[in-house]
Amino acid sequence: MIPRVLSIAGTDPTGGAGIQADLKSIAATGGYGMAVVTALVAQNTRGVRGVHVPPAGFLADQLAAVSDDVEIDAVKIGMLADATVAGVVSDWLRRCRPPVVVLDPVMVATSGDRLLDPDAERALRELIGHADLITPNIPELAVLAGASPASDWAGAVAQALAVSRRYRVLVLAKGGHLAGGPVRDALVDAAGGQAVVEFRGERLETHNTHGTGCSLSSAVATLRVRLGDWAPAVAAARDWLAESIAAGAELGVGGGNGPVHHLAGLWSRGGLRTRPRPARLAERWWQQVAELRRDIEALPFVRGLAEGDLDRAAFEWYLAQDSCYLRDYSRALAAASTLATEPSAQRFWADCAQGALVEEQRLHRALLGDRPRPPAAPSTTRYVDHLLATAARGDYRVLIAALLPCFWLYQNLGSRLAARSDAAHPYRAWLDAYGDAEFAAQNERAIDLVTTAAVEADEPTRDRMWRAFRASCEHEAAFFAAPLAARPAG
Ligand SMILES: Nc1ncnc2c1ncn2[C@@H]1O[C@H](COP(=O)(O)OP(=O)(O)O)[C@@H](O)[C@H]1O
Ligand SMILES: Cc1ncc(COP(=O)(O)OP(=O)(O)O)c(N)n1
Repeated sequence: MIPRVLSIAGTDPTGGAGIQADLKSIAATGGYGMAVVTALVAQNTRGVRGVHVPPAGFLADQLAAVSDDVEIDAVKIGMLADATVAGVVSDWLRRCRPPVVVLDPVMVATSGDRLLDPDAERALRELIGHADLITPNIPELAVLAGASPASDWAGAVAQALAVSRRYRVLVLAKGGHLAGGPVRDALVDAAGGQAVVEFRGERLETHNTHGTGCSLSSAVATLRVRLGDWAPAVAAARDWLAESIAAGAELGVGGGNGPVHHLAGLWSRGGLRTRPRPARLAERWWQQVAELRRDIEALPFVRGLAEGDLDRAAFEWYLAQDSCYLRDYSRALAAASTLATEPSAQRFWADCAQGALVEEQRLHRALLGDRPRPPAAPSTTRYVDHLLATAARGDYRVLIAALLPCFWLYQNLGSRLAARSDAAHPYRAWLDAYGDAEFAAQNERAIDLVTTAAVEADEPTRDRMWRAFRASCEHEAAFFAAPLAARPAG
């Protein structure tokens, strides 16, 4: 289940803090983000220039628009601007209380600019009564504790215990503002026997800490839904945030305290390329061998087949090579069946292996009777060596990509030549075999198996699959060229 997480917060047009940071954090930690704007803030990485608070009725309309339609799994509340805004949010929470409510009691930005009227603190205290978790930084903790900012970690934890006791709420005290040493945060629950769970991490030397509080609280809200408990949610959110802070400088955004790179980990692990759909990948591969296909169709052997004036001896030489080829092709198909993990694919490749052997015996009997098998021509040997070597390497996906051209090119060529030929065509039986509906269905299935495996594979594997497919197409071209190019005289 994907948590549906609503951020109720102010804006940051430079995208590092506020609702913009919340949406990125929610997405980065596995949730679906929604946003109700409390205040429009003209700010950048250097500071706040102005705040515009839309009419309270419109805030209520935004909240109702979301909750009337969407089941909300978690709420993160950030900048509230003034007492009226805090009151509207309290009223809404009284009516519609999502299962997880995280309140970041935003009062002052790191730049020193106020983001909450001093006279709104009473309304904020009321709002805390609706929250499961609050996430104050050192100055905010001090305001809630009615004390001066703690100068060390022990003092911060003591204040967090007092706040937790007073408001009967779980507190995540954040130590980012304390100078030096590791950064420490603590989950403090005065109700649970004064439980304190401490989290420590390396303090990163960086100016990219704008919006860290916003980002952490929305990540915790999302991960609390996903992981089912607060301590694992905070631990996972901190790991993600540390990775994002560390990559913040790469963004080159702003001349003040820059933003964190919310998606750094995802981009580096998942890449930025969209995974193609199987049908799109089939189109692309087919297109990428268009020139080779044109070369094959221009070969004298194929033109002779099309026109029906191909020299009989050349055709029989070709069929004898086909018989040699099919014997080993069948072995490679059987290897694909052995390597397949899915039963229907295993059966498909086994059926094809058996079909290739039956065809090989039919050709052999029809052409050669009891005479000894002709030696394989170099073009035949090279093609089967490629298939058998690919099979020996044991990667199912690469092997089936190598096997595909023998379905796809033949079915395409055979069906088009069969459609053009009449009943008197001398090679009609051969054309019918490759142009029939059963072979067309086999070809479709083979394309589907290969392209589905390719889109599910990682990029290097997909690339190896493509190269194996392309190599087999080249072998097909050489195979079709051989009867008239390299056939021994007589
Ligand atoms: N330099 C830093 N290196 C690593 N983590 C940091 C750093 N600065 C802040 N954090 C982490 O970012 C989160 C927000 O911290 P803090 O700065 O205390 O709050 P706020 O952004 O609300 O002022 C906390 O988890 C804190 O530990
Ligand atoms: C609209 C808005 N909300 C909150 C903040 C404060 O963000 P925070 O995560 O505490 O980080 P700093 O901006 O203080 O570094 C904000 N600036 N704007």
